Amino acid sequence: MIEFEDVQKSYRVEGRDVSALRDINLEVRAGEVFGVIGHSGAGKSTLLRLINLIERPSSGRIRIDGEDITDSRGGELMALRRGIGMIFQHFNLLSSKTVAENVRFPMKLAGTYSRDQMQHRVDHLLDRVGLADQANKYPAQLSGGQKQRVGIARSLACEPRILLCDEATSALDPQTTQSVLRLLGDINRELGLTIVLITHEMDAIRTICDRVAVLDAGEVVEQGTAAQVFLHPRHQTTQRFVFETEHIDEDERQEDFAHVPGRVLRLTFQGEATYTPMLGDIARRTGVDYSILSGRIDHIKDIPYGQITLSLIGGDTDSAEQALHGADVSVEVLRP
Ligand SMILES: Nc1ncnc2c1ncn2[C@@H]1O[C@H](COP(=O)(O)OP(=O)(O)OP(=O)(O)O)[C@@H](O)[C@H]1O
Repeated sequence: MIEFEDVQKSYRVEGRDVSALRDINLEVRAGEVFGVIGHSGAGKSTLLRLINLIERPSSGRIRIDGEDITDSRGGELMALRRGIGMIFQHFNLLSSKTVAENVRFPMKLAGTYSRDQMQHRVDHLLDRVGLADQANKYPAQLSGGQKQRVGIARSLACEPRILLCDEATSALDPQTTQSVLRLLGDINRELGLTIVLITHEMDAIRTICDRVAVLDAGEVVEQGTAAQVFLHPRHQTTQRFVFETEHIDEDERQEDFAHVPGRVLRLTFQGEATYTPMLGDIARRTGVDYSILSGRIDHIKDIPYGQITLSLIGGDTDSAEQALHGADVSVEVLRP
């Protein structure tokens, strides 16, 4: 588990203190994929770099598995960093070394692996990320997705317990992003590795994160399970991220509703409820008519969800709304 307790971080810029993070209290549970989302400058990279102490907090404490690491130095700091892998937006591979040499490199630096062990791990890791046949190529000969797979293999070389992902898919196209995220999700499950991922893309959060924190101007403005935060965003910043990824234009939507009669509701179904046919039944029982204004069924990590916006017209709309509440559906009234 990674804990941030009352962490503040400011940088000294031209004789002035510039605050990058304020009052950060977070808990990343062992074995989960934890996402941190925020706009540029929100403090995501700073937060990530505090975990392996590339940056040190100005105040507050950071603990890993109960051990206070805040003041670690020397050999202790080196051991801490060996237990934490990292992957980067621009991959940070050594261009003069082959794929295999890149993956071997951290083990050579650690000095705790024999030649045979290193070779065995390089083969195993390249096989795991699907690049067994690329071992002797140079980074320049690979696609972006392949480079990030090398980055992932390298980050796992010294058997870390934590993996930090710094905008790891931001330089990749959507399809490659999904395959790299799936690989990270599989590795998280197989190795029980704790993953902390920073991103400005809600889709990355939706695809693999268990829980998420939203950073805005150096503060955590919202946190919870990925499903809670994605389906019921409370803070304006979170809502903007969700609307962006769903391609929803709030003004346009309000205008659309203006042309529709009746009570406008947004229903959110999760898990089993997603596939339960209930709308027709409730409409029949309460005599309401409904028209669907928009809808989608998708997944947040492995959990199916459905979200539809509909208008209820005529009949007993109060009873229909109540019946929906009672049917394990979250109901938001967009227009009474
Ligand atoms: N080394 C540094 N020296 C001075 N100021 C810094 C330094 N690193 C970050 N900052 C400042 O701290 C704030 C947070 O930056 P940070 O890079 O952590 O945000 P971010 O959310 O990761 O943004 P981006 O997505 O653009 O990388 C910004 O105001 C930034 O200018």
